[in-house]
Amino acid sequence: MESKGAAQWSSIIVPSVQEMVKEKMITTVPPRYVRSDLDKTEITDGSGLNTEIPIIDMKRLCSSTAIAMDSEVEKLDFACKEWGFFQLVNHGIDPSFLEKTKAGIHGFFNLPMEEKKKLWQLSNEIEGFGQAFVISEDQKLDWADLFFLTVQPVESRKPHLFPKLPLHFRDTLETYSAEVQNVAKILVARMARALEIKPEEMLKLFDDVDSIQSMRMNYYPPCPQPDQVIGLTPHSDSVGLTILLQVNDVEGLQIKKDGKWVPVKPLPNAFIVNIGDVLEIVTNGTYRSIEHRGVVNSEKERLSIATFHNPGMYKEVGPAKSLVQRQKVAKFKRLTMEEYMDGLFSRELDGKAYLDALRI
Ligand SMILES: O=C(O)CCC(=O)C(=O)O
Ligand SMILES: [Fe+2]
Repeated sequence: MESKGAAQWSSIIVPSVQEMVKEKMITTVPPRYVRSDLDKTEITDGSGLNTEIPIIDMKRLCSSTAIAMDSEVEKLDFACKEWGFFQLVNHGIDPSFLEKTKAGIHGFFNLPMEEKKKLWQLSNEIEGFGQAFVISEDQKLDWADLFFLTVQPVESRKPHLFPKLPLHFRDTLETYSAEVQNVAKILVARMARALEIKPEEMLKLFDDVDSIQSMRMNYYPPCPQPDQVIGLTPHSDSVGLTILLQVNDVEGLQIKKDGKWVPVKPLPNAFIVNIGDVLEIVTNGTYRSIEHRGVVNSEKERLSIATFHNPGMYKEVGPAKSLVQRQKVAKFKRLTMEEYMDGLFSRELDGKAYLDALRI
């Protein structure tokens, strides 16, 4: 990561929304957060449309019986093609450990401000407490704070961040990182099986010593005018695979399905998994990275943790060659992850615009 490009990945430092809400009795939203540009409508259960994202059973994906495994792989394949999102159940991670992780994240955002300031983003970095993709002073802002950090490979951890986390929380994140990485590797291997991509082509990207795992913890404070703001701007994840955990029981994630915003209703202890832009590229557009957003609540705070899985910084990313041979046409350009990231962080977050720019 120590390249010329890496130094340029940054986001303008913005105020903490959590602090703003805590300190002042805010009754109206400051203009910089008002999003009259966004479509706030969402579809509801009575719409007649299918609003439930598919549910995938990890135990069946790992079954020693080929019939059980393949029928679940088929469901996974359908979910990735049609929805780009699914809920993962029976993932094998101990529910009491997940509760500990959630409590740790909650406590972390509630640390005293003087402690949090030590972990704040620097002006030339994207890691730490702060925001992402803020590239101009007059850009509208999300009603949220985040904490972003690279966890794997170990050498890419920032010396001023990971070692400075509260010890018990660091240990929890270390275990969470390993458990989630293992889930990601299995999912990617099953996707390769479904698409008949040579396993080594996928493993080289997501199960190698240089594969990157990062975490984005999101804190959405309550908002007096929730309809005026957005917690998280509509975006597709610019990564390979995202494994999302809802940290408390407040809903707010919505995904774009057939042009409409559909609320996701997380099952207890399930992960919400989604295909990112890098996997859309690798699968030559067969699997789709779907736009999603976060809305906020007038009374309750909302928290989530997204764990992102990406190929190593110097790996070349492009449509899998074994797939292109069969499909006869490559739909995306090939580029290194570093080139990809340079392009990503020089833009505002804008739906799937960056992925579109990489289309051939
Ligand atoms: O808060 C959520 O549920 C969604 C988070 C998300 O989409 C992200 O961090 O990329
Ligand atoms: Fe996301």
